[in-house]
Amino acid sequence: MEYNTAVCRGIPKSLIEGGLRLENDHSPIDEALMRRQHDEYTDALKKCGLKVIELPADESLPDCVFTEDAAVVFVKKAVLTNQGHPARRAEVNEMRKALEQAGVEIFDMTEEPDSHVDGGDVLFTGSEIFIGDSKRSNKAGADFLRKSFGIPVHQIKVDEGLHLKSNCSMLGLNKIIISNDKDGKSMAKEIMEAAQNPYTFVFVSDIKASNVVSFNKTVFIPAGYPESRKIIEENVGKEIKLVELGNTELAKVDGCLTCCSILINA
Ligand SMILES: CN(C)C(=N)NCCC[C@H](N)C(=O)O
Ligand SMILES: [Zn+2]
Repeated sequence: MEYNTAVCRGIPKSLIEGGLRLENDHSPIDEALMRRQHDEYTDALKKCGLKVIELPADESLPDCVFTEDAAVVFVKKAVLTNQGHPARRAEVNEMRKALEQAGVEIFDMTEEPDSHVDGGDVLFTGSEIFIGDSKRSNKAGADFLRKSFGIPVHQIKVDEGLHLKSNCSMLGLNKIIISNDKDGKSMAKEIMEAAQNPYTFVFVSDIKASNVVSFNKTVFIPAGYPESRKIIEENVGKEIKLVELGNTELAKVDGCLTCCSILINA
């Protein structure tokens, strides 16, 4: 898919102690490395020709760097999400301003208190949406997306991971990269059963390598997974540029590469 703008956000110091973690693994975050890795990420977006809107960090919102969760954008429409975890719901306020500036039509899920979606649960294939039935996103949230966007939206069960896209993401047109563990295999089966289009699945052994950012003939992949990188190279066209990015520090609070941006055509 072609995009011209990315919406990112600064990292508050409060993420280090206050970032939500699925596991209570308390491996300490190296703040300098975390900030360097995030700068490399936003620089890479700019090098790919995207205008990067960098929203200000907010110390009262430790996870606000993960802009993907605060909105879902489909062509010129945006759903502002009512996130699953209460501590993250106010992230939508800054996001609303950015999307209003971008001139997209806004549907505000926060008006429906029982509907919940984190953008990390939303796999948009270009013609339909697969959304996690997860710790953070529910059926009412899926219904809101279907009503707002007017495209098919199918719920896919998420057991272990935080979000659907903790185990999969779009690698290219109708091509889904997915982890080859138990969860990834069951997600692939459910997606195939629900899909209205044929998709090819690229299975990788490293769960973290299943979350990539694919846009404008480029794919961002997480550094440190050479086997998965080889599989990705074998499954993308020669014209596709792979950009390896370090993500070790935000991964400690369950962040991955799609989390830190929303890609739009403003
Ligand atoms: C695809 N993924 C995983 C995401 N879009 N979001 C990651 C959010 C992590 C944050 N600490 C939290 O637990 O909300
Ligand atoms: Zn994520």
